[in-house]
Amino acid sequence: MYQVEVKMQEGAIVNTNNIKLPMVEIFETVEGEGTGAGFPTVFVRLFGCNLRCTWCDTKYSYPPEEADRVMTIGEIVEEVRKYRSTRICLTGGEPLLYGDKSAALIKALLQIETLTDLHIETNGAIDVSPFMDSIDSPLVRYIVDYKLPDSGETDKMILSNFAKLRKQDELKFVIGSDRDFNEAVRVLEHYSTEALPLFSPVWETMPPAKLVQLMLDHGLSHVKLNMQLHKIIWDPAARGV
Ligand SMILES: Nc1nc2[nH]cc(C(=O)O)c2c(=O)[nH]1
Ligand code: SF4
Ligand SMILES: [Mg+2]
Repeated sequence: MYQVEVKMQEGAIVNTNNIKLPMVEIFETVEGEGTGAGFPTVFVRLFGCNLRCTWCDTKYSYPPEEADRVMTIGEIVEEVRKYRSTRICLTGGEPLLYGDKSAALIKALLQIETLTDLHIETNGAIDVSPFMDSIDSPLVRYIVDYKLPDSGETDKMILSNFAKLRKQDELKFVIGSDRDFNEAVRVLEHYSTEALPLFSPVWETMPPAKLVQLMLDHGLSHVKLNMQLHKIIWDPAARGV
């Protein structure tokens, strides 16, 4: 069996074949979002989430659905290695839900020699500090959501994440309405961050042309429109793309 050992925060060396994580899917496609959009990327989708956003498009990644299988970190790395893409998107669900186990997975994936980028799609309700402090690699980037009122999860947001993020990181606002847009503008004015702000329309309720017009009307030169390419290329409800 494939052996991957990682050093944990306390300095202990851990054999990752003893660490298991509930999985939804591993697949290769092009990244649909953010600065990596359009690049071939391997997606590693973990099962489980601590939020329940009203407009969630991955409801199959938490109960009452079930994990597709439980995999050891060694098995996950072995499967990712079968693909040729040098970029990885770690997503969910919420991929940082499992604390030290999530960190061990990230460290194990970083051992893939051909890796050029590992970005983590996290929901804004997990403190990224322990991960940033214990994982020291220029290849790791954090894509952090800020959940706006339409999501129903705004009160769970950890605002201290804003100041932690660096210029290679991204701060994503999924915008479903005028109310969401106004709140995103307010939040960006109040909390400073070095991360690139992304405005992404909720597929069902916010026409992209309307979001663009709002961005232009408000002179948001520092904000990037984030279209989900995978929903344009494939059926918006398709899985594994
Ligand atoms: N192509 C593609 N790009 C994505 N970017 C983020 C995704 C996600 O589900 O987190 C995703 C996804 O599911 N597919
Ligand atoms: S954080 Fe992501 S996976 Fe979890 S409920 Fe919200 S949109 Fe869905
Ligand atoms: Mg996501």
